[in-house]
Amino acid sequence: MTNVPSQGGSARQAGRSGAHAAHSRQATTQLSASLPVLEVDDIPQQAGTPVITFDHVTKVYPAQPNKPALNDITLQIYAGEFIFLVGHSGSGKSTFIRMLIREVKPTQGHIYVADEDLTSMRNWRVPYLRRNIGCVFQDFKLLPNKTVFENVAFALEVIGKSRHVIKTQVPEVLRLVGLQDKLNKRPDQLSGGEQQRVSIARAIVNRPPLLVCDEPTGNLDPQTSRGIMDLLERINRTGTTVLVATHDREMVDNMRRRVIALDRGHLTRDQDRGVYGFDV
Ligand SMILES: Nc1ncnc2c1ncn2[C@@H]1O[C@H](COP(=O)(O)OP(=O)(O)OP(=O)(O)O)[C@@H](O)[C@H]1O
Repeated sequence: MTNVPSQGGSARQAGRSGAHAAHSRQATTQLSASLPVLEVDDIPQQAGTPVITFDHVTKVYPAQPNKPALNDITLQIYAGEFIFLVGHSGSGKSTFIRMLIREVKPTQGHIYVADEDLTSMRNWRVPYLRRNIGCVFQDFKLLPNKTVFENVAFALEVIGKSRHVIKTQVPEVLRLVGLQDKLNKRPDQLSGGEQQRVSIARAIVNRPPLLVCDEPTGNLDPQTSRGIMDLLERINRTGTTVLVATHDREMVDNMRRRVIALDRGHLTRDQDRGVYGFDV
């Protein structure tokens, strides 16, 4: 068996198609206004307007003109969801994420984030889009000569936050990720799991409504990975929408969250409380 059938997918797409038609530009402001606070409470999942809409999105890289990296993808993601993006190597997961942060543009179709069409978004607006999307990567991407505090503070400095905000929010977020005792350590003095916690803290310190993680546990052992996923679940419970691209079968099968599966650029499954579902 290569895939679990896609009952969940068609139901989702049929029920929610056309939802972005009612969007207005005003919603970008609403997105910023509704930033979640960093309190770990059980907040029920929200429905309503999608945070992300892929509308018949195809991406063809010039180097591979006959092999679309993504092929006619249509889906919606709603505020407060926790989603796994799964698929074999080369199935298009990173391309999906890179398009969300407007690192690459679709060849065809439209992507809306909080009602703003990324296809027609002016370049000067891209940094504002990225303020609303926290990103976590497999290789942490920490600044090696800065301390834990400075790495996280830097994310606020570059968007012009005041010293007062930095002094308040950085320790708060480092407490949330369990690193309150490591503020003055440099990355090379931390374990892999701790470094990933720093990168998660950096991604959420500005309280973005959306957190996107590309293989966040790819470099970590199973127990440390579990801790990172627990943290991502806690962040999700604050109301943050969390999207995780992963190869971690055990994690996906244990957590039973929405699963979006890609196979050679095609959306093959979109399943609530899904499983990993590919043969290794
Ligand atoms: N910059 C690029 N130029 C040309 N082709 C690319 C580029 N980036 C990705 N591709 C191709 O697009 C397809 C999808 O790649 P992508 O990196 O999105 O997959 P992935 O699922 O993230 O893979 P992995 O799990 O290995 O990270 C692959 O065939 C890949 O070779």
